[in-house]
Amino acid sequence: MGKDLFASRELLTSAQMRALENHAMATGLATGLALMERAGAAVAQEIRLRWPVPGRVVVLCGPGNNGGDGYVVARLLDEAGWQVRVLGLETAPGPDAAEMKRRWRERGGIEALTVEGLRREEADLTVDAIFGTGLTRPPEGEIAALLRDLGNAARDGHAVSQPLVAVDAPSGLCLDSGAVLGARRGADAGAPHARLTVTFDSPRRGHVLELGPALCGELVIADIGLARQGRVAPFGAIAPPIALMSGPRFAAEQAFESHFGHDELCRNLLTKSATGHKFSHGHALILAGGLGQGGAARLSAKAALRVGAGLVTLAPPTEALGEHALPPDALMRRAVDGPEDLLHRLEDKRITAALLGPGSGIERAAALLSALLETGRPTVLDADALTALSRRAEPLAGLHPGCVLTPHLGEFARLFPDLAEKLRGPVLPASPPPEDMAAALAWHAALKADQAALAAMRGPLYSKLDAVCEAAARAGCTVLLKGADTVIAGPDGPPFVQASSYDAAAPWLATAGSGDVLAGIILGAMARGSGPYRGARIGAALHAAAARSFGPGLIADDLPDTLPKVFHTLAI
Ligand SMILES: NC(=O)C1=CN([C@@H]2O[C@H](COP(=O)(O)OP(=O)(O)OC[C@H]3O[C@@H](n4cnc5c(N)ncnc54)[C@H](OP(=O)(O)O)[C@@H]3O)[C@@H](O)[C@H]2O)[C@@H](O)CC1
Ligand SMILES: [K+]
Repeated sequence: MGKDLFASRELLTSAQMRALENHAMATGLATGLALMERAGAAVAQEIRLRWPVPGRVVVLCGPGNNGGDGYVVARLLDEAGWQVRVLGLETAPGPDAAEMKRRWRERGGIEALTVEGLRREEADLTVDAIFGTGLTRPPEGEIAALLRDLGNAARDGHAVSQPLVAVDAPSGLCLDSGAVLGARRGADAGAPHARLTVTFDSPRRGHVLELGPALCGELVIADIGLARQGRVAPFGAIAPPIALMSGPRFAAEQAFESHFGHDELCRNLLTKSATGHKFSHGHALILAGGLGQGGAARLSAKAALRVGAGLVTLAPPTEALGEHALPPDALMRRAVDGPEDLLHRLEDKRITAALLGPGSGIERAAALLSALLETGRPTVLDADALTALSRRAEPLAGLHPGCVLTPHLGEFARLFPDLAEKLRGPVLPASPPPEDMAAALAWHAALKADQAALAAMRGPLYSKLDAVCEAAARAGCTVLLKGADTVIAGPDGPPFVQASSYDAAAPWLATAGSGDVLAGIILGAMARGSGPYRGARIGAALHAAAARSFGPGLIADDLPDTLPKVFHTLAI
């Protein structure tokens, strides 16, 4: 963690990756053949690091350059003393892969790429070099059967039980979205689960979103010598813009900062001016709810205090003031009973940010929303405030660039139903068919109807990142979509993924009150002047880091109290 908490790196689309490779070749930086050799060598090296004793490996080579990498892996492992079988296709690949195939043929044969071939002999390791970034449609026929076989093997120990190493990606994974091409959205049937995935130069969106982390296993990002200087140029008109990502496993590998530096963020978070007073560090206002709803707002408040807001005021309706008198004692309490009262309170310009939603109750949130937005104050809208927003005739009316929306997927779907629908993609029937006759008939009918949807499911698929970018553009403010793959987009910075899905602590964040703490951290950072986009990124990073630092057994109450420990590791 430490100094790398806020380091980020590029997160590319497949098209951007191709543009980068083409640019490197066009400018004479490297030939395609050299890049392929480096890619294959990187995979072979990672294999040899993890399995130092040569064993039996079966390398599955597809029709394109991913297959070309596979032939390199086969040759290099053969040279290193491994017993190598290669399963490949008759089809003629492009010139680079053809050359690698020819070089392999000088050492060994190529059997047909079939399920039967895969099962013929036992191996200690399988290398999946069938499809990489060139996959644009769901695999069919024998290859689809083979991928299903590998997928099943990883799940229930049948068929093939050896560990699998994926070249660039587990075949079938859409590298633009993290979905499996041709499967029901969110379902991983039909794609192999790798123990290790070695990708090249930069992670792609599909490596960190949705099913990517579960299918990739350990993700290694190997440098194959693509130019880093001025690399934005070759992307030219390719939309969308470059995204950034961070996560415990990747930040340290190659910090790439384009918008703000790690040190700058840390300094702002950790230091307080010696000559300042509490108001110099901002005053955060939390619009708490009525009786019986106190806990959520107090969790947010504690987080806002821990992140360094000079003052945090909890503002429930008068009737609930007594209940909100519970700790933390560092809090101020002031009743806010309705919109007029709120407008009056916000005449105090020292209040630098506000939060509405956690435990506020939907009705109260609805009553206060317009007044709060009208003031233009930096504002975090979470939980009940998001539901209240979505129930308005014009849900996004009045939102301004100083706002941060922090929905989970359900709240996101209520606010942006069409984007959520696009994200779900075609809905396919679950498999296998039910045993009951009537249900089985219905299942088959549904499958037939869904053939068109299946055919339409071609990559690049619409991703969470696309959805959040569209949502932020539409709302005119920062949107943070919560998940193990938290996505942030907004007017003030590049789209961003907090890839906690590779972090064993991430599932512990799926606990009651965790979102209230996240909203509180963002509020605290914004009260201190971070701005909405930075506030959201600081919040996502600290939230994940606190969970990681605390470890298993975490409950939401622990998160704010773990922040000082996280700050210790950030000392600059
Ligand atoms: N470029 C470089 O410099 C470097 C690239 N590198 C490596 O190259 C990989 C990308 O290579 P790639 O573009 O050839 O794509 P790849 O993933 O091998 O598959 C494309 C082939 O599959 C076919 N195909 C697609 N879908 C299909 C389906 N459903 N069912 C059947 N076929 C299907 C498609 O055919 P088509 O769509 O034209 O019919 C095409 O023949 C990348 O992941 C990395 O590993 C590294 O060596 C570093 C240097
Ligand atoms: K692959």
